[in-house]
Amino acid sequence: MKAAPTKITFFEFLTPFVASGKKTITIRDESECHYVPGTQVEVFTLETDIKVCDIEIESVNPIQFSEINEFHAEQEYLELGRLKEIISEVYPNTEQLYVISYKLV
Ligand SMILES: CC(=O)Nc1ccn([C@H]2C[C@H](O)[C@@H](CO)O2)c(=O)n1
Repeated sequence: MKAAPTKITFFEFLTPFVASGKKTITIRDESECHYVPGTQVEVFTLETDIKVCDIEIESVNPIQFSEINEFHAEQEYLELGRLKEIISEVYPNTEQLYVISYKLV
């Protein structure tokens, strides 16, 4: 069996919101849906690979791109339009996504 992942990266501009507890979910594609609830994960900046903080995974739930709403945007600490724009850029033409919720350790 494959070990649970212990590292996650975020765009650098988003990491202050993760480290301050303002951003409590991230929406990723199939390639990053293998985080396991209850496990501790190290957060790094995507661009510079600098460690930011530790989080504990709370849940991983499937979501369709078309289902992303204001509540998700609030938890992402982003405007809904901006969130959908970023997701469309990172995961073009991908409908099946996953909401990963976490808390600061
Ligand atoms: C490698 C990679 O894809 N990194 C990502 C992907 C997404 N995010 C952020 C952008 C939005 O806030 C949410 C939704 O995808 O997650 C990211 O920081 N790094």
